[in-house]
Amino acid sequence: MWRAASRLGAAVGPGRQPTRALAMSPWPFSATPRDYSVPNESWSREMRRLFDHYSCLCDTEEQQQSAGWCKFPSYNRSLKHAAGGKYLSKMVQAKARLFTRNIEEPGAGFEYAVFLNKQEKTSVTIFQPGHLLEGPPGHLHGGAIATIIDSSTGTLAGALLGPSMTANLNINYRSPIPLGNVVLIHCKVDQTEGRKTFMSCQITSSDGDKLHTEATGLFLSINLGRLFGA
Ligand SMILES: CCCCCCCCCCCCCC(=O)SCCNC(=O)CCNC(=O)[C@H](O)C(C)(C)COP(=O)(O)OP(=O)(O)OC[C@H]1O[C@@H](n2cnc3c(N)ncnc32)[C@H](O)[C@@H]1OP(=O)(O)O
Repeated sequence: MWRAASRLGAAVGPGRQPTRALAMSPWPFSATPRDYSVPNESWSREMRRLFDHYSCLCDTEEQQQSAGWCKFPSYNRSLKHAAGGKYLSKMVQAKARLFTRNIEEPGAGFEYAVFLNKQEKTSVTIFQPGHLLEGPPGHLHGGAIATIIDSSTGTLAGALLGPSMTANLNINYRSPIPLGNVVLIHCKVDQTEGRKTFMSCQITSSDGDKLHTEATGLFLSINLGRLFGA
């Protein structure tokens, strides 16, 4: 199924302008936060093609309702997703930045966009790893692979469950990922038991032919207040 979705992507031409993003709580301050998961000058043709493909699946109300796809916006502060409240005021002056969005140079770090299908409880991340993420020469660092997996599964978990944390992540690295090569990260929910959600995930080449990584993870829904000592 994952491979079929990639092949479907190859049939859709470039040039479509996205997109309808998932409706989120409004940012409680005047400035509109910047969504980092949109094309920039560093994105390769393949990255743009895939972005157009998945955007096409979710760019109208009707399509979103029938197909269930939407693009998840990505800011450089997690709490920009929050609706406000007593914890936000404590945090807003802090220098904290989302780990995957703290490299300013376009294309140097994590270039990615997450598309969710809430009905099917799946997501696809399109990811173009930059040169500052090197591990083995010319290839992506294993920790960076774990990071993008955690972010992808975590975004799906967050969208489905609300506040949640990774309790467990198991990763099998099957083949190295060349820097600059666009890959797809397919995530799905396998099972939910109370507060626990079990997820699995595969990273493949953008045509779906090569398997790079497989992972499973456990997420636990939490009371957000606990993170701030409430
Ligand atoms: C809207 C969404 C917005 C999102 C935007 C952001 C996008 C970016 C996304 C970025 C995303 C980044 C995401 C990140 O990076 S999250 C950062 C990395 N994760 C952490 O730091 C988590 C640290 N751990 C904890 O805080 C606690 O241990 C948690 C909260 C996980 C559980 O502590 P809690 O006190 O709550 O629960 P409990 O201990 O009573 O256990 C409850 C049940 O769970 C079972 N259990 C527990 N642990 C494990 C385990 N390891 N394997 C197997 N099972 C485990 C346990 O046996 C028990 O089962 P049972 O006896 O009931 O059957």
